[in-house]
Amino acid sequence: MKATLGIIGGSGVYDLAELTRVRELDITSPWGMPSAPPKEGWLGETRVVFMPRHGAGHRLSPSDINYRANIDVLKRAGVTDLVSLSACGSYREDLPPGTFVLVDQFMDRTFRRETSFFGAGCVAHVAFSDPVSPNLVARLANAAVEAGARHVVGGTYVCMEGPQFSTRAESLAYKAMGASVVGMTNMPEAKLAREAEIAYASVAMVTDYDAWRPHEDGVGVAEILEVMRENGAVARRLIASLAAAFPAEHEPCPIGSDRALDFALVTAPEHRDPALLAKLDAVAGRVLG
Ligand SMILES: CSC[C@H]1O[C@H](OP(=O)(O)O)[C@H](O)[C@@H]1O
Ligand SMILES: Nc1ncnc2[nH]cnc12
Repeated sequence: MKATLGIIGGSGVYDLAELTRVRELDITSPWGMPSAPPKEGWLGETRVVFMPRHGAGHRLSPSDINYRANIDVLKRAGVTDLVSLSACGSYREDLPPGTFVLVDQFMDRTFRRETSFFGAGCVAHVAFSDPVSPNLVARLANAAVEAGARHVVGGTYVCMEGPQFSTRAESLAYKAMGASVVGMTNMPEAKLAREAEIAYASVAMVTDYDAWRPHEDGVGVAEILEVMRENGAVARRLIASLAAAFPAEHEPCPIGSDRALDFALVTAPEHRDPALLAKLDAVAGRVLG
C-alpha cells in the first residue's frame, strides 16, 4: 500500500506553506462537515494531506470540531499515517515551553464529543492500550533531532473538554494522576484514527505550565499564542524532515494500528444496520468488504 502522510495542524498551524503541487480535495463525508477541505500536496516524494483542525481562521472550538468527519475524510484521501500537531500545557518542570512531547499515552476527560464511528447496528471494540504508532514516533524523534527541536519521547496527554483552561485544583489533580501534558483535542481524534486503521502519533508542543505551579499567574492565551508561533516554525521544519525520510510504501504498524478492525466487530452480520454499514464504507471498508 502506498504511504500517504496526513498532518492535522492544531492551534497556530493552519497551513503547510512548504507543500508543493497543492490542491484542495473535494471529498464529502457521511459523518458531516470536516473542519476544512483537506489539501493534498507533496514534500519531496511524499504525498501529504493536510487538515487544519480548528478550520480556516481557527473557527472551531475543541468541542465543536467534527472529529469523525475529519478522520473519515483523511481516510478517504488515502492517509495511512497521521501526525497530529497540538499545543499543550505542561505538568513537569523538565518539559518547559518549547518542548515537543512525542506522547505515548492519553487520558480522556472529554464528555461532549462523539467518540466512535461504531454503535447501534455495528458495535466494535478496538484495542487501544498502545494508542500511538511506534514507527511514527521513531520517525518523528529522528525528524526532531534533524529539525533541532527540543523533544522528549514518551509522555501522557490528558485531554480536557475546555474551552476554559483548568482550575488550579484540576491542574494539580491531572499532574497527580501522572499526566505530562494537557490539551483539548487529541481525544477522540486518536481513538477515531485507530478505528479507521490509520497509524497515529501526536506531537504535543508545550506552550505553558498550565495552572499547577505555585505563585504563578494562571495560564493565559496571550502568552500561549506567542510561544505557539515559535513552536509552529519548528513544527514545520520537523514535518519537512519527517517527510524527507518517509517511506513510499506504508510500513506495517508493529502494534497493528493499521489492522485494528481484524477482530473488533462484534455485531453478528445478520444484525448489522445497513445504513450504518454504508457510512462505514471508508473507515471499515477493508473488513466489511
Ligand atoms: C489556543 S490555546 C488552546 C487550544 O490549543 C490547543 O489546540 P490544538 O490541540 O488544536 O493545538 C488546545 O487543545 C486548545 O484547543
Ligand atoms: N494549559 C493548557 N490547557 C489546555 N490546553 C492547552 N493548550 C495549550 N495550553 C493548554
